[in-house]
Amino acid sequence: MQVGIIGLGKMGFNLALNLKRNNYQVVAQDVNTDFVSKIGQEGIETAYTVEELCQKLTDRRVIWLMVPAGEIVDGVITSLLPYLSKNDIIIDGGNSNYNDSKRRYAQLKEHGIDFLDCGTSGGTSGALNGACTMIGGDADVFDYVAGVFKDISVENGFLYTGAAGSGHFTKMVHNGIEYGMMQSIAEGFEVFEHSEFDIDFQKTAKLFNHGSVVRSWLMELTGNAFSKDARLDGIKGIMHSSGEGKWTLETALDLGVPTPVIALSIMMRYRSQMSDTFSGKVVAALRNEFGGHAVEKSEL
Ligand SMILES: NC(=O)c1ccc[n+]([C@@H]2O[C@H](COP(=O)([O-])OP(=O)(O)OC[C@H]3O[C@@H](n4cnc5c(N)ncnc54)[C@H](O)[C@@H]3O)[C@@H](O)[C@H]2O)c1
Ligand SMILES: O=C(O)[C@H](O)[C@@H](O)[C@H](O)[C@H](O)COP(=O)(O)O
Repeated sequence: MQVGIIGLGKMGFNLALNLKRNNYQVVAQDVNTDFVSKIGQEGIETAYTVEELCQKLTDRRVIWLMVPAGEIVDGVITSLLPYLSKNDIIIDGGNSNYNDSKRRYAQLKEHGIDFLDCGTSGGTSGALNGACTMIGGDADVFDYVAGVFKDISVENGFLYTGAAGSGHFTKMVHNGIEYGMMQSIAEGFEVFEHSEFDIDFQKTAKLFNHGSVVRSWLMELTGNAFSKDARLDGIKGIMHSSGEGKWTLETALDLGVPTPVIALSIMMRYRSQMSDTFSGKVVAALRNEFGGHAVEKSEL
């Protein structure tokens, strides 16, 4: 079976190799021509434009998008449309907002193009060696390409989640959970860091992965990070985010569902991007106003 893949960054490149290893005839395209040449060196058929990609794929085309979420996905879909035929299938494997996926499903339906939204988890190693995929869209379209999801995922690592949007919705909530779990692990190690004991972080993370309640891949990655840099002195504690945690919180608020841990995890990420806070200044000033409590002066 042929699979076209658009977007050969951290995820798409590895996914293309995964597909090739599973005997798919992959045709790969990216706006970054260096990535296209590089994937070509791996023995994968390349395309430098979406037109060329579509020409190299026979009907019923299956095209997997692995590009940054947002307007880029809409741009790629628009650019593909003139070269597609009825019942071709577009799979968006990126971290798109599920509301965008519902909209794209409906828009593509009008053109007779099938659309599946696929939440893809497992990071870059998952993309290469076996991912976890959660897929929304029409059941018959899913059935047509179910083998692809089965082959690129770990054993039992793919699920048809239902109506259009539900794949990305499931991935969004997964990432909300991810935020909370990571924040919790981080806070535990911060307590260790400030304690009277000389805790070996790497050994402790490794220990926690042997029989403890909190054993997990994230704990394994925690151990890996400490094995490279025992106290993470080489990096700053600035935490960026791509949007999925925020969308989880927004959705929970719309549904009236309390998600305090996920909410605070997001707040901590935003806070980490500030060296000082205006709210801190206001509270310090107020304590000084009502109680004469000392404030720390900043350099003007
Ligand atoms: N990195 C991860 O661990 C991870 C895991 C799961 C899902 N995702 C999601 O997968 C998607 C891709 O992530 P990534 O980490 O590979 O990003 P990336 O930035 O490494 O790669 C994106 C690629 O898309 C290409 N691209 C951008 N615009 C394009 C266009 N118009 N046409 C063709 N190619 C275009 C870029 O050149 C780049 O090579 C994102 O939605 C991301 O959120 C990432
Ligand atoms: O399941 C996964 O493989 C990850 O969740 C993956 O999707 C990615 O690493 C996130 O995009 C990071 O999200 P933030 O940038 O929001 O932390």
